[in-house]
Amino acid sequence: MTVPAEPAARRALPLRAALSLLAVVIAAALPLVLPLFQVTLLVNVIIFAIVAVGLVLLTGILGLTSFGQAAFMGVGAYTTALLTTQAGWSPWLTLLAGFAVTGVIALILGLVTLRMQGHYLPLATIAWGISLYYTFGNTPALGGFTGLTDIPPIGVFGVPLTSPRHFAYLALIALGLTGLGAQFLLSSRTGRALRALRGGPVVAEAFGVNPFALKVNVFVLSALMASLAGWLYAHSQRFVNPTPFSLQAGIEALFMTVVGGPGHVWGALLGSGLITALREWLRGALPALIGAQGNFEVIVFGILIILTLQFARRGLWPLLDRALPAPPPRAPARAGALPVRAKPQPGAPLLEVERAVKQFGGLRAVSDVSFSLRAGEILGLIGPNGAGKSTLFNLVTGVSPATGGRVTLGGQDVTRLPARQIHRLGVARTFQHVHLQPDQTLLANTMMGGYARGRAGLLASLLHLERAEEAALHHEALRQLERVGLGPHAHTLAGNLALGQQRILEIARALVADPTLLLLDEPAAGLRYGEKLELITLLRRLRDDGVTILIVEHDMNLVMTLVDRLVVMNSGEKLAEGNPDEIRAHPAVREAYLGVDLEEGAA
Ligand SMILES: Nc1ncnc2c1ncn2[C@@H]1O[C@H](COP(=O)(O)OP(=O)(O)OP(=O)(O)O)[C@@H](O)[C@H]1O
Repeated sequence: MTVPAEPAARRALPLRAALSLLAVVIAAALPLVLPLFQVTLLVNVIIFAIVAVGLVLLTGILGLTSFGQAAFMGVGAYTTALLTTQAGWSPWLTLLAGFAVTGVIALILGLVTLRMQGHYLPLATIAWGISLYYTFGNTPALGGFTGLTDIPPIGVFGVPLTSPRHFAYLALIALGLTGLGAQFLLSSRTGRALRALRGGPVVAEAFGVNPFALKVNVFVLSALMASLAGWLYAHSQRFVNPTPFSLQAGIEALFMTVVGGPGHVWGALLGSGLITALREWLRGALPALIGAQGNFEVIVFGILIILTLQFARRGLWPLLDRALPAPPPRAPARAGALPVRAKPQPGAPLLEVERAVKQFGGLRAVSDVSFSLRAGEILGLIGPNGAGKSTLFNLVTGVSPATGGRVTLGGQDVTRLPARQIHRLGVARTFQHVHLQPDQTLLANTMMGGYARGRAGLLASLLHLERAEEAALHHEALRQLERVGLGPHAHTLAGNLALGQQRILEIARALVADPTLLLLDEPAAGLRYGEKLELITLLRRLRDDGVTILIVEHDMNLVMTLVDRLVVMNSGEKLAEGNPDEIRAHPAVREAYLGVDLEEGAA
């Protein structure tokens, strides 16, 4: 198969490592060399960068827009302010208390709002952002709109961090840990699931992800990051009032993320630094230029938001990142093998569809269709456009539940099971319309298929404790890429592949799940003649390895050459069933396929 060559990346590692090291050295030197006022600004940049890292996960990767992160910052800030000033708690203890309070509030808000679709979710975040702001301002115990003062400094080994120069190091460590955790998370199985989920729940769920649970987890995690930022803010300012936690601050935090590059952890730092510096400069420069006092910088920010959304939707970080050589591929670490699923005996009943019905309003897309599939078979599902093939696929895979009838898999009734549970029983699929991450490598896309074979949760991913599991998945993904003929291009971006090859990549992704039953939706669309022959060879080899295949395909030559049996659908109903010779000779099928050559095979 022809795929664009991978960029050479030999020099990339030393250069990228050197630049990262330089960034760390500069960050460590800044609190010592900058004037005190600018060190205070630097602390603010770091604090908002922590909030922005949370937004990278929530908005940049997962695609959930939140205007309310500053309110979570306020929860962390007020919790520590209240408990340190009124109850004499240690700030270290109140950090944990802030996490607990923020976690509970975020969990409740997440459970209520994250089921909302489209623009309703951002509107909901505005609503609770405003509510929390007024809760801070209208609660006498929190000092109303005046706030709470005399917050004690944080002590490290008994030394109080009263100087901004010292405090900056604590903030830098907090940012470093948050950023590192987020990077680990993004390159883990959870990160891959987040990216898949951004494209809609169907793909993510087809590989075993629970979309709602994952969304809630990441929502809470990003709120905890904001809470950490609020804790730092309270102890750097030594007083709190509602203003820095308002809706406007929430919008600014989102703006920092968007400007910096919403899909990149480094973008959070870049955006926070740029916006904070710009705000300070404009606050001084604009009144002098205009000759009147006012918050003119807010107007400039509004214009900048529009320009960024218009001309640099992916933010500024990708522009810098692109100027550097691409990072070199990671060599897979030594790893043990993943557990392999026991395959049913060839010939044993595997899939049983009994009188399946799917009704869309007045349309009966699938009407009383029954067929069975035995282990080790390749069954073709064919029919003219609109016959109901994809709908039937969706019933079998749990994407949309049947209106009537029964589907059993290995004797187990799966008619009402969600897609993620059916997948865990050994069903993997490809899609009629390719669903891949074009900006991720073939390897990363393929590893997504092994989501259900991994165990590492959000915390293990954050702390990078899933190395052994990742290494095993890495090896397995490479093995499956080799198996489908894409091995040499494992580190190419999926978006660089031709559409036909992207379909083959989807097969590799499905194979990483170690399926018993593989469902292929038009896998040959877009392939050239030679590639179709390779596909036939591949699918036969898979069958010989114990994988049972159900294939929807419009290429009659390929289907007739490949399959053991066929089910033909027309207008939602089963028209015929039999081996290729029987189907070719079937009068009703010949009529439905008027004009199509059913006589010849591809090989
Ligand atoms: N979500 C839906 N809501 C309403 N109607 C639907 C929905 N999904 C499919 N249909 C309708 O059900 C019928 C069967 O569609 P389906 O996509 O299953 O056919 P198909 O055999 O896969 O066709 P093709 O080969 O063109 O992909 C069509 O009339 C289609 O418009």
